[in-house]
Amino acid sequence: MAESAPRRCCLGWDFSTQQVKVVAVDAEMNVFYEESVHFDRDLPEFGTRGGVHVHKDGLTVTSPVLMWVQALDIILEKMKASGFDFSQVLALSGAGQQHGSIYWQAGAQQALKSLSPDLPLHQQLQACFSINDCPVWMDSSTTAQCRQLEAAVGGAQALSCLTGSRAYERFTGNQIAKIYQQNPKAYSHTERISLVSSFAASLFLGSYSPIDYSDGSGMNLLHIQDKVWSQACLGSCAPHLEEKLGPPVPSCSVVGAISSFYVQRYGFPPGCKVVAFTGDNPASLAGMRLEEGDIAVSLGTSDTLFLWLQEPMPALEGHIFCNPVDPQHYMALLCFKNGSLMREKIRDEFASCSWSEFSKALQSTEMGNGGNLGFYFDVMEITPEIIGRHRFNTEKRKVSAFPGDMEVRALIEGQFMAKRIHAEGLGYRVMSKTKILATGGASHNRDILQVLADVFGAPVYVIDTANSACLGSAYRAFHGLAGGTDVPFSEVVKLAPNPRLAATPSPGASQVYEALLPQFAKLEQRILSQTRGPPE
Ligand SMILES: Nc1ncnc2c1ncn2[C@@H]1O[C@H](COP(=O)(O)OP(=O)(O)O)[C@@H](O)[C@H]1O
Ligand SMILES: O=C(CO)[C@@H](O)[C@H](O)COP(=O)(O)O
Repeated sequence: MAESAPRRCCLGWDFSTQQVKVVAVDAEMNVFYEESVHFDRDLPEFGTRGGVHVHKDGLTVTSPVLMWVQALDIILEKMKASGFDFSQVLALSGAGQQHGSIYWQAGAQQALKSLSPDLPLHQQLQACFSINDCPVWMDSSTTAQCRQLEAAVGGAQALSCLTGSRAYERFTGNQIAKIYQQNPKAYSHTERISLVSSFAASLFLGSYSPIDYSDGSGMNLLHIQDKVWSQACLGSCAPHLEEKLGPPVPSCSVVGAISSFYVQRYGFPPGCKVVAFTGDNPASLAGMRLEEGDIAVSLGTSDTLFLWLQEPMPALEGHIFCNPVDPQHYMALLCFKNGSLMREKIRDEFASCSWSEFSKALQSTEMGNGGNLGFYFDVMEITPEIIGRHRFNTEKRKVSAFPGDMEVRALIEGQFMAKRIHAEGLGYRVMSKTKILATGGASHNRDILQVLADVFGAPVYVIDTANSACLGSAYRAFHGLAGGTDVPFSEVVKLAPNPRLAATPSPGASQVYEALLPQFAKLEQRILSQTRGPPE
């Protein structure tokens, strides 16, 4: 894929759930290089499925830290083998799956600072971590710590007003609290705690990178308006936490120059700048150049929906993060855990393991599925907290199965109706000028995008790469290079190609879904009240 002619560029990285990816973007904002390493496929010795290990309790979910380090070694070697000209890289930035945490052992900073260019990173960093299996965003084992944190700050809404979210199991503060409570020795041996994003930045810097405001908002620890760690939250989670986290920084900060390891081993220029890494969803917001009024829908391992916000409106559902490209503003995010992996399961069960059969099922069934509705949550969902598969026929009676094609449509329509209902719960309204920007692996599928356009009654646009987090990271690297907060992000990326129209609502779609959406919302409430049991 690489081009031989030298091209000044920025690199954008993404350390996501299932893979590490990189894109190179030139000064005219064209993507001219893409590469990836897939954890399950390319690093089978770690035995992950979907990039993670689900533990016996069904709640604890971790990924091996050395798998991420080795993936970086492999992708850099692939780039080198393809003739990629590292000497042209002006700056780099990156993204990471949100909320995951990495525990650097005492002495690790020294190891990072003295990397030898003769050995790959994973051979040199083996002894650097006090926890080898890092909790990731799919973990839901910290309910007790969530309740403790909420109680410590005066309740769920108070925590949300402070940090942008009520306590969520996957949020890093609660994960750190669990590690401190269950493994105090490992906690006390930890000199630094990184997010996946700041961990990846640290690998490039050869020293600890700070956490940026935007990804830092996914920890239940950052005061999102004052942009400092909340002492009340830190104190409730674990001792000496402030020094282990280091001070947070604006997302567009240049955090240093690339480590000499990369200069000597790969030929990066010594002045290549590292711009703070951020969360994959904030990076996608940058990659899609989201504007106020647009909705972004990311269909990756998780499904997420996010919006640009002027003012934070913290609530009991959803999250408010600091905006990654404009420090005065915010973004709202909803996360749905049963995204691509759930779609893959239904594809394998009802569409012969083939995306083209899956598409045929969508094409051969009608909008609204004849009133047959489904909820598919093989793992405990985040939005809303429901587990299991729940199907309802036209009369809204519970049934145990649908015919195969109907099952596929019920899944996709259900996933998008839930997104619309919960986005409206945050105050969002679909308007005549609404644009939906879709990204993530499943945005390659035109038939899935058609259902998205129909359910929302709005056109769906895509950008040329489904890797919007990588693209946004490269754009953010240009932004940092140009001066960060002093320069509007939109000015830096004005040459970037515009999103392309991928689907428009079918005639009659709005009548079908205006009728179905309230029925779907009612069924969701019914399942919730049945699964939650009587109030205590
Ligand atoms: N044609 C397709 N139709 C639907 N889903 C697809 C298609 N191609 C890839 N995917 C989905 O994309 C997912 C990976 O998306 P991606 O955004 O790369 O994930 P992540 O960034 O979380 O690692 C896969 O798990 C797969 O289910
Ligand atoms: O938990 C969240 C957002 O709050 C997830 O969206 C993670 O950030 C994982 O991202 P993907 O790997 O699915 O893109």
